[in-house]
Amino acid sequence: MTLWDITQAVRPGIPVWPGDTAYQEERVWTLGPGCPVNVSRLTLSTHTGTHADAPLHYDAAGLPIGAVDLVPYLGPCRLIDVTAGQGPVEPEELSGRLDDAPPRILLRTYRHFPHDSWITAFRAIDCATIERLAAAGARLIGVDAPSLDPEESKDLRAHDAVRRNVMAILEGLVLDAVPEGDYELIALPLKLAQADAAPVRAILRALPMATRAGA
Ligand SMILES: Nc1ccccc1C(=O)C[C@H](N)C(=O)O
Ligand SMILES: [Zn+2]
Ligand SMILES: [Zn+2]
Repeated sequence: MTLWDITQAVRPGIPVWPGDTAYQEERVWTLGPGCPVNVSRLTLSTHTGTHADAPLHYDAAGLPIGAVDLVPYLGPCRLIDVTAGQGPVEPEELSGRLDDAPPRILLRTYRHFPHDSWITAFRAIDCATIERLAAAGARLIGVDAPSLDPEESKDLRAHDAVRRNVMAILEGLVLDAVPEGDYELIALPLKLAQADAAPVRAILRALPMATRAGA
């Protein structure tokens, strides 16, 4: 069974949102003559690397990530390549590509994921595209970009469309190596009880034959 690991490696130096917390590992206990273990302390933003936003991130009354329904993060999905476009991803770029789509849509905007650099001008998702996906039954949208909205956005229109349509969000996915098509998505957020987002280990695998047409 082929697995595609679509998760960024979380390591010191991983690019983070401008001004956000840099990822840090500190060794608190070190394995040696007087100590049987290595134990570290992590310091990181909840939006580090490949992660799931909680509704709390963009809605003061929204659920924290530890309380969200897990169903959107596990099951059939469709990976769609939109690298041919420029600027915010528009609904027209999905024309003819949502027929019988599963309820999870992953959009690839990078030909080569920028593992070691911060790209300010990443491709955001137009809120009309969120509405189009919701109308097609999508319960989750996943992107390789670090946000659904542009870096300088203050009104977060794409996140607000997600909020209104009660969808789940994955950001920072690494989709370069995966051919377009339908897969099983497994990307469960850490159960951080009060947090606004959480890292995920996101993978794709071939759909079992029986569910090729299912949702
Ligand atoms: N760390 C931040 C600090 C301020 C504003 C945005 C961010 C983000 O990380 C964007 C986030 N990933 C998002 O869900 O859009
Ligand atoms: Zn985020
Ligand atoms: Zn977001």
